[in-house]
Amino acid sequence: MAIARDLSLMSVQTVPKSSSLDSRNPVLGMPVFYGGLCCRGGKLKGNSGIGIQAAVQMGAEESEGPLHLKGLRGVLGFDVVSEGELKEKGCLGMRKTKLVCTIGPACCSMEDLEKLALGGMNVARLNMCHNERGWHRDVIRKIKRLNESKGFCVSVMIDTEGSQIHVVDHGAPSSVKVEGGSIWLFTVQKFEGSRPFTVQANYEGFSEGIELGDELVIDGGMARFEVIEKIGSDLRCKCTDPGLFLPRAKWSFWRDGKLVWRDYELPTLSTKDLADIEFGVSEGVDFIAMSFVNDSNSVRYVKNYLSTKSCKPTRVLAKIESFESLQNLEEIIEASDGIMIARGDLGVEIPLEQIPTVQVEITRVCRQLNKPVIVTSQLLESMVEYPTPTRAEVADVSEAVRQYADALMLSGESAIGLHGQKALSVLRTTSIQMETWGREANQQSLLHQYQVGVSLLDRIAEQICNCATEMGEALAARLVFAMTIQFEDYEAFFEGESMEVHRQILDPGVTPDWDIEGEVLTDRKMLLEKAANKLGVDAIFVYTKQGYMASLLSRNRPNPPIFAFTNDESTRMALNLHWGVIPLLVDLSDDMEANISKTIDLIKTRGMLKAGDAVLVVSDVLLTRVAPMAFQSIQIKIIA
Ligand SMILES: Nc1ncnc2c1ncn2[C@@H]1O[C@H](COP(=O)(O)OP(=O)(O)OP(=O)(O)O)[C@@H](O)[C@H]1O
Ligand SMILES: CC(=O)C(=O)O
Repeated sequence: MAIARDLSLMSVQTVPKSSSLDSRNPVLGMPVFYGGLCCRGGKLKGNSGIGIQAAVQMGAEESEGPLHLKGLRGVLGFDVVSEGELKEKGCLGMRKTKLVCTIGPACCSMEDLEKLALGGMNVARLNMCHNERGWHRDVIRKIKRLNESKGFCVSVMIDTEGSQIHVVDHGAPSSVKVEGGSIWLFTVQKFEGSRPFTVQANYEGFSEGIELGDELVIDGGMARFEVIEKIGSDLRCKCTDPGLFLPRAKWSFWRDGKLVWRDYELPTLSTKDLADIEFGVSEGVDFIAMSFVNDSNSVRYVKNYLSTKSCKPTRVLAKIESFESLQNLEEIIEASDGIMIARGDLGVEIPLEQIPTVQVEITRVCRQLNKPVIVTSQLLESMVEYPTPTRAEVADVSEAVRQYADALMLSGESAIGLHGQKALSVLRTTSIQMETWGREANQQSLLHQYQVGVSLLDRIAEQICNCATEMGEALAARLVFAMTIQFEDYEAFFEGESMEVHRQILDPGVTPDWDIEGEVLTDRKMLLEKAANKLGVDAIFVYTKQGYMASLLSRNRPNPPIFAFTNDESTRMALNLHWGVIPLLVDLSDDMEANISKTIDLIKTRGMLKAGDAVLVVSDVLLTRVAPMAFQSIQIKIIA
């Protein structure tokens, strides 16, 4: 056994106080509620500060007698990349920000996919706008084969095309230069190939409501035109700001500095999107990113649709890329399993200078509402061609990491770029650098009090996770001390009765003057050292079925990595997107102590934890055998 002894298991009831309304903590103008654990002045209060267990009886089913000890299979579903990173950098040095790569012609071979997986790709994105389903099937299967044969854990996301109305095509394979003063025809006529100064609009009604003098902006500012003539549904336009037309460029119309907003009443999901989603389900993808979500109804529709197609949950991510989606942001975030800030299309619909503040706001609300958020588009755009990023691009990536986005995504950089693997490595090293700085310079921003849980169980889980993180960061050392010197009354310890002892322990310049003997001495010394160095805990372990508890821990952005043990494959793959979570697939038994011992043993055996490391253990596994009980607890374990 790797566990020296159980340093916790003192129980305290975690009955949330009744929620209180606090209008000082608004989320996008909404009043917010928070409840409270018995916690005072930053210290856990109650009968103990060491461990918290909450057992909530769910119903009155017949007891089945003693818990059946199924035991774990002994196989730890650790992916090779996390394992390598952990061995190389240690717990605290592990990268927390997740990385998503768009797969395209430049990186779809088995070799390239393997290189991306080795480079830290957590999620592979396939944009259904491009290529045939056969191509996508081939890529998905390659990724699954790599996961199985080489021990990676790369999740797969498909991204729907959506009812995109704002696409124009000049017909040429690469970009076309637009000279100032040149006159162009934007037409609904269909023709093959390219015609000089002519672009095809992909939507017949594209010019409805447009007036002479309106401004036509390409790709958020790649070129600008003035509408000078309407010819039926076509528009003749004069270039006022020269630039470039990329293939499948996006356009928007502006009048008096404001977006000309038109309700095209197009469904968020086209028939093709639904067929693509069905295809994704049949191929067992983990995420579906929905393009052009405007409200929460379409997200709910897809979630219902998915539940009729498969019993395996597929997570639905809403892409925020339209003006309308910003108007309905909170309800969309609440309805979805995660968010993608699609800055590419968003930059077509809102002025570019608003993108940074919108990004800050979306990442903040996602964290409050406990939904993972991906920042995408043009993070390292210059690397599509060049082997090094610009300073500004690195600053943009760093800022997204500083804002605690769960994930960063490469688009063209990996899909069609010349330096995809290098771009991934830039994301990785920049993330680690910023995370390290944030930790060492103590720059972490605390989570604004906001309660997401509605049911009693969810609220307890949330409070446990908030407290666990607080313990991990600040109190762990003190709690470990309290346990080590075997205080009966921890409250008294914290309230001052033993503050002198406490001061002596914490002050590295003072030699503690109490009697310590024999074997216990080693143990105590080890713990004292840990506390004196103010290291806190080294890792957080969470045992979770659907990932909720793991996501709540991640939401607090703790310094130690969160090892999330689950026996559900879809939970494992979904947790891949959550900040700081290392999902592991294990066979969980009903005996939580057995789960804990076994997983600590396994991780220690593989050299990923060592004697003296402190692990904060959080669990929310539903016990069904004796009686349907939700067993939620926090404990601290010291590895022997
Ligand atoms: N499967 C693919 N096949 C060919 N080209 C691709 C593929 N996936 C992406 N690309 C190319 O890589 C670039 C970036 O891809 P990405 O999907 O992120 O952009 P996009 O098409 O603008 O996205 P969206 O349509 O969701 O706004 C695009 O220029 C696209 O042409
Ligand atoms: C990724 C994407 O769809 C965008 O940025 O528009």
